[in-house]
This record gives sequence, structure tokens and C-alpha cells, in this order.
Amino acid sequence: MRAMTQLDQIRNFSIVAHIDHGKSTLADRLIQMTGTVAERDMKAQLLDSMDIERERGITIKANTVRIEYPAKDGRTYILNLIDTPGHVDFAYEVSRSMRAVEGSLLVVDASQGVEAQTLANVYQAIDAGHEIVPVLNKIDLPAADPDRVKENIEDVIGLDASDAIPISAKTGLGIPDVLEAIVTRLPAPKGDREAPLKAMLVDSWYDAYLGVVVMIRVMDGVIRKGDRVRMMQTNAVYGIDKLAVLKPQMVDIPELGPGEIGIFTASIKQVRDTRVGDTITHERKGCEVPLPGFKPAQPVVFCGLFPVDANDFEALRDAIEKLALNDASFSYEMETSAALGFGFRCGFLGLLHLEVIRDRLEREYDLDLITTAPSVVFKLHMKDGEVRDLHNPADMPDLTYVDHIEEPRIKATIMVPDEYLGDILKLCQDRRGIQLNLTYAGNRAMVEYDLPLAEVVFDFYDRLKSVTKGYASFDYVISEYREDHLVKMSILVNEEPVDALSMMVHRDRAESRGRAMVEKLKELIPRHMFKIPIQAAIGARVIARETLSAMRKDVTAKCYGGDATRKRKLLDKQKAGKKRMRQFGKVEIPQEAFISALKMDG
Ligand SMILES: Nc1nc2c(ncn2[C@@H]2O[C@H](COP(=O)(O)OP(=O)(O)OP(=O)(O)O)[C@@H](O)[C@H]2O)c(=O)[nH]1
Repeated sequence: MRAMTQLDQIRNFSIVAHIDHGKSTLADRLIQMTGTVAERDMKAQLLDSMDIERERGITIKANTVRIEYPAKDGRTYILNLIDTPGHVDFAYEVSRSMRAVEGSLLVVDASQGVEAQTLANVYQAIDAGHEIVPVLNKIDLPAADPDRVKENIEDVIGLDASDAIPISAKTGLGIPDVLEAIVTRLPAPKGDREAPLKAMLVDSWYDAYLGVVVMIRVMDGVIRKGDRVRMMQTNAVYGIDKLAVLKPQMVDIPELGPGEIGIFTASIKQVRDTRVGDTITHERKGCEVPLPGFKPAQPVVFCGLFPVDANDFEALRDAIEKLALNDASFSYEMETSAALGFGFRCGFLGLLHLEVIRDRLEREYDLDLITTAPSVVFKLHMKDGEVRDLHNPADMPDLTYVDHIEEPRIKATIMVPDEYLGDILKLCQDRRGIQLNLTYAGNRAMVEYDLPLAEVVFDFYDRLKSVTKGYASFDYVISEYREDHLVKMSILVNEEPVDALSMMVHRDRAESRGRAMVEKLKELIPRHMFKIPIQAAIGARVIARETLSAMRKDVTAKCYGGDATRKRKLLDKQKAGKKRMRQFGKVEIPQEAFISALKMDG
């Protein structure tokens, strides 16, 4: 049996960085330099982790690893690196991972400086009470300016950067200094070995061979193979089959004590049965009070997913059920739409999450899907005092029963070179934003805005990137629900309401939004043999209208009846086009209309 690990010989940390600033490269270097993975295995190792990432769609756990490091003081330390998802959609998961460690390396690209995502993540680390070691990466680049970036870190984050460590994760320069700093500058974990078991569920995933794998951080007590443990939120009891640490491959271990991080398997059927942030204790003589801060997964963005071909409905149902088994934060329920037939209303943590799931359905399950415009959850305060969640504008009840409506607001942080600032302010203003703060760090502006989430979920990020030629970075947190003057706008095509196109809008913007929608639809819907009115309405009141005039001739008319092959070709083409159309009453609406119509130009 191995010797018990002393708490003061453990350091737990995460790496905080903006995308592309070198988090993965640094993690690989730390692993390599401590011989955690033999040199010749390194390449294979990296490929493996990429496969996992690809399989899971998003970088989540590829770089969680236990490193053994012989420090200059002559003692060997266990360094546990926990990888955190970098994207805002997973803010809650990030906050839990941060609670599982005591410190962070803040990696900033020395040729770029602090970006919006750096900020959002570093604030999470500060909230979790971390000791933070700033690291300036990519100093091998000619454009690197470590002194300027140090100042930048101090100005923008308010963190002392005088001891920031200059490194190149690419060449390996400075990596030994990082390892030493982890030991000397980050605190050791605390915990009581004699106390009842208290461990936090940090993450879980499905492994093809092992089934559900649960990653934990032990706070107090000791967990051993064979133990019977209880998850305090779900109240389910499991027997520990396998206990291991990640190096990064799994290495079995007889026990995990306070301050340690590892994984277990316990014949858990679905990832859905595990909740990030849950407290794990022993079935008998367990702890009384769970760890604070648990939150059930809460989808915030909803959209409809419908098969293009109605015959694919069962296949879509199977695929969605399978994906949901491994993703507790993805919700779905069946939905029928007059325009789109049978499909599902699905809930996601955010836009990236939505895209990942939709891509997987299309790629892995080979489904052709119609995605309706994403919408947020509105809170309807009814006159009788009831508060209802509205997931789908089509379900909006009669207004006479509704007292007022609240919508989710976000606090957005945008960082941008100052030449684009004007465009950014205009974009935020157009989306009902309220400016909270504007500061400068060098020639980069940092703006904070209070914005309605509903105005951001659709194409805000695309617009932001396009008006700034990709130079802006953006991050947000949901702040609160707030009342506003919101109404449901319906779209009528040929006098019939098309559910999938209805949306919640601010009363003051309804006219302009309605006008833009009907104009866009007039372009998107092909002409028919008859005249088609396209209208936007609030309740019974029409606020905008366009008329699509009738088609004069049919497509084959210009073929003089003579050339049969040409005629057939045209008809075939028309038929193929039809597959991507939806029959609605007498009108056919092309699939792309459901998304394009909602895109707002400027
Ligand atoms: N020149 C130079 N390039 C580097 C250095 N460190 C990382 N890079 C490069 O920067 C790019 C991004 O590095 P990653 O390690 O993938 O960055 P990341 O922050 O993990 O990015 P995501 O995984 O996408 O969040 C890669 O092309 C790296 O090769 C460095 O020290 N010098």
C-alpha cells in the first residue's frame, strides 16, 4: 500500500485563459516535463485526448491530470490539474470545477493581452477564493510585449502581475518556473481525514468500456473501493467498483483522501443520474450537510427541432433520447407545429450548447433538421398570482390573463480595439442594451452592457464578429429577470398564423421588427399561382403587411412544349426544391425562411 498523501504535498489548480492563448499547450508541457507521460507516448496521448474532445463535442476533461513533481525543496508533490470548459454556456460547471481547486494559473497571450473570456473566467477564480499566478505565454513571438501585458493585467483585472512568469508553452521556455510556482505560490488544500466523507461531484461522462465515470474532489474523509456511497441530491446509493486517478490514463488507487481528486465508477446507468456540484458521502455515517452552491441544470435557450422529412420523426426521437442520456442539461419535449409537423422543443444551456447538439444530430445521426429561432424563457406573471415559464412564444396565453412579463437580462463584457467601439455601442443600443461601464486599457476598450438575453441569443455574436472583423471578444453572465413591455408578434401567411415564426418582442420595436420580417419573408417565399398576403400582427391588430404577387407562368412554359428532357429536368429540380419546403395551407414555405426571417440586419 502506498503511503498516505500528506495534505501539504498536494496542490490543486486550474488554468484560466481566453481561447487560443495556449491553455492546452501549457497543460501538455506540464505533463511532458514531469514525465507523467513517457516522451514516446506523448503523441499518441494527445491524439487520444483529441478523440475524446471530438466525441464529446466540447473540450471538457481532456486535460484533467495528476502530476508528480519533485520540487526544489527535495519533496515530491502531487499536482492535480482540473480542466474547465472555456465557454460561458458552462459557467456553472466552471464555477464547480473552480471550487474543487485552490488556485489558478492565469495564462495570457503576451502578444494579445487580456480578452473578455479571460476576464469572465478569472472572476470565477477570484470568487472561488483562488490564489492566482499570472503566466505570460508565447514570449517567443516577435509581437510579444510582456511588459505591456503585465500592465494590462493590472489595469483590467486589478491583479498584481509584477511576478508574472514569462513562458513559451511552445518551446518549453519557463515551464520549470511554472511548476515551482505552483508549489510555492499556491496554497495546499485543507480537509479532515477523520471527518465523515464529503466529496464534490465535479464532472461525469460516459466511457464506452466503463460506463458512467464520475470525477470527484474529496473535501473530508476517505473514499475506498467497495464503499457504498450516497449522492445527496438524488439520494441514490451506489457501490464503488473502481477508484482511480488520471495520469491522464486511469491508474487504480485503493483510496482517495482529503484534498485529492480522482474518478470512480459504480454501475451508474446514465450520466443524467449524476449532478455536477452534488455532494457524495457514505451511505452509513455520512455527513449531515451537503456542500453549498448546488444548482440543478437549467436550460435557458429553447428552440424547436423538426425533421425536414416527416418520416424521420422516429429517428429524431431516438437520437434525441440517446443524447439526453448523457447530458443532464439538455431537455426536450414533443411539440407539434402547424407549419413544421411533429418535432421537439429542446432546451439548452446556451447557444454553443444548442449548436453542438444540433451538429451531432445532423452528423452522427444523419438527420436533416429544421431549427426554429432560439428563444429564451419568459416569466409570465398571471393576474391570479401564478408565475408561468413561457418556453415557446406559440404558447402565449390570452393577454387578458397576464399581469406582466419578465425576461432574462445579462451582464455582457465586450473587449474591442477602440476604432470599432462606435459600432459596438450602436449594436448594443439597437438590442435594447443599457451601458454600465466603459474603460480603456491601452487602445482597447472594455464595455459592460446590461442586455436582454432574448436580443443576444439569435445573431448577436455573429454581428459582433462581423462589425469588428473578428477583433471583439464577448462574454456574459445571466443577471436577473426583469419586467419589460413585451408582446407576442404573430406572422400570418395567406391569413393563417405560422407558429414557428411567432416571437416575443418589445412593444416599441414591434413595428420595425414586424416590417423587417414581412419584407424578408416576401423575398424568401417563392411566388405561387395566387396572391399571398404576409402580415405581422399583435393580437388581432396587423402592424405590417406585404403582398407576394401571383406567378404569371409556370416554370415549364418557356420550354415551348418541345424539349421533353429539358422539361423533365426542370420539373425534377422543382421537386428536389420541394423537399426542403413546408406545405402550409396552400402555401409552401422554404426551410431556411424559419431562421433567415429572424436575422436582423443592423
Ligand atoms: N508561438 C507560440 N504559439 C503557441 C504557444 N503556446 C500555444 N501556441 C499556439 O497557440 C494556439 C492555441 O494554443 P492552445 O494550447 O490550443 O490554446 P487553448 O487556449 O488551449 O485553446 P482552446 O483549446 O481552443 O481553448 C496553437 O496553435 C498553439 O500551437 C507559444 O508559447 N508560442
